[in-house]
Amino acid sequence: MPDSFDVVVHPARELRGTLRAQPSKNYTTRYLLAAALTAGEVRVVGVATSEDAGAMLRCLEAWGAGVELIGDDAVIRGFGAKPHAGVTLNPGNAGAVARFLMGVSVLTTGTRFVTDYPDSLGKRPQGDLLEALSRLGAQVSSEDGRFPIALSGPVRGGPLEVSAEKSSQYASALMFLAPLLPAGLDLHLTGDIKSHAPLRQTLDTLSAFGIRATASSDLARISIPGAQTYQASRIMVPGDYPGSAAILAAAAILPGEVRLSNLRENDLQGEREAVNVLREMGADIVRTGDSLTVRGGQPLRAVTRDSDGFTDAVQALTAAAAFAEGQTTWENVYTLRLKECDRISDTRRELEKLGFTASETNDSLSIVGAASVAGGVTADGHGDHRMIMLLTLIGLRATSPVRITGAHHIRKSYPMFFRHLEELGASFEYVAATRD
Ligand SMILES: O=C(O)C1=C[C@@H](OP(=O)(O)O)[C@@H](O)[C@H](O)C1
Ligand SMILES: C=C(OP(=O)(O)O)C(=O)O
Repeated sequence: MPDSFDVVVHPARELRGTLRAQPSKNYTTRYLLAAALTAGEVRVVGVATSEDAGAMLRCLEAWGAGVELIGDDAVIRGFGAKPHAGVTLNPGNAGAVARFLMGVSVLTTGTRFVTDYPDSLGKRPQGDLLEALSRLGAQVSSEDGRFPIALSGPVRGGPLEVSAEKSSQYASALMFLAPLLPAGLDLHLTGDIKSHAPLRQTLDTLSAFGIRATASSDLARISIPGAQTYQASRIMVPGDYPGSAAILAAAAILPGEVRLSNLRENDLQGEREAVNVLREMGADIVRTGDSLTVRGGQPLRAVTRDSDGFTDAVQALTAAAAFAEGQTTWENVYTLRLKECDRISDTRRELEKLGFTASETNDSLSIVGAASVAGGVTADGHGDHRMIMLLTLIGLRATSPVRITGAHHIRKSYPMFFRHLEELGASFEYVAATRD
């Protein structure tokens, strides 16, 4: 595959075969960071190979961590509470990576953050996290709450409010920082807390690294004592539900049979709910242990769901909704506007371009399903991996091929996406990119 490419998606008659789900994006970023915050050596088993994982590894190395890739594992030699000062970090287009590192950066007496994605990560809001760090006593400079950003500690910790209305990643960032501060953090998450699931994944990660923390059931209060040490020797990354949601949705909208392994049932990833949403739509999905088998091509019906619990699967599920009978609405998804693109307005526009009836409100996205779609158009991937997944799935069910611009951005979270679909029988052409 060329470095940058558009993809031409050919209609598929069926999808058939067995795949192993790729390693989780959200657990890879968390485990790599926590490993670097130990004062020892941690083997993170089966790490993601996505650009976001690469961005985390690059930044941790620049801060002084030892990074050795052995087969599918990363062996990290940590810097404990002492990342190097005076380093410039470039987290690429990785929101969670950027925010987690910003939180931890106040352990240093100066870290700069730049991004080579000024039109994507560069536009995403960081102000709520920067304000919280500033109230904690950190020196902060930014371009109106956006990149480039400079942060400097030291800080002591104590009680701290942080808004969790636009992203859970701000609170997660402070949770990674807290145990290494002399006074820890008593966090009060303010506003209508969004994305509870990733917050629980952060608590889960802290616990796996021996960190004590207590949280109220609604997660509004999270208390993490200071002067603790991160500790672990070996930790295994589970399978990825957000990316797998796209494979499950693809398998549901086409005839055939697809089995996807490495998806544990009791997992904290909110996008696990995609399985239930697809079932509610009428998909035939059977679980056996860590494997899910989809018998595709069943008639699907529309649903209306509060989708804040599984935002990273909304694009994939929109592909299923596109072929379901009736109007599907994803409610309570304002935060989708603050991702790699505006996943409400930009998605609505691409769906309309493809011939669907779609609509939006400030915090919801609706689509009316169709029995068939003509294709034969070029759709804009918006530099967004999850938009590319959605458009690909629609292309597989279209009558004529669909071209997706800038399809290489799939590598942000799911570098093997097209290969995996090819293994199931799909056919793609990779052509010179018409956008960055
Ligand atoms: O903590 C994390 O790893 C993530 C949290 C979520 O973001 P928000 O909390 O900004 O919705 C999610 O969409 C993102 O892909 C990863
Ligand atoms: C929004 C996403 O990631 P991030 O916020 O980490 O950039 C995503 O994976 O869909």
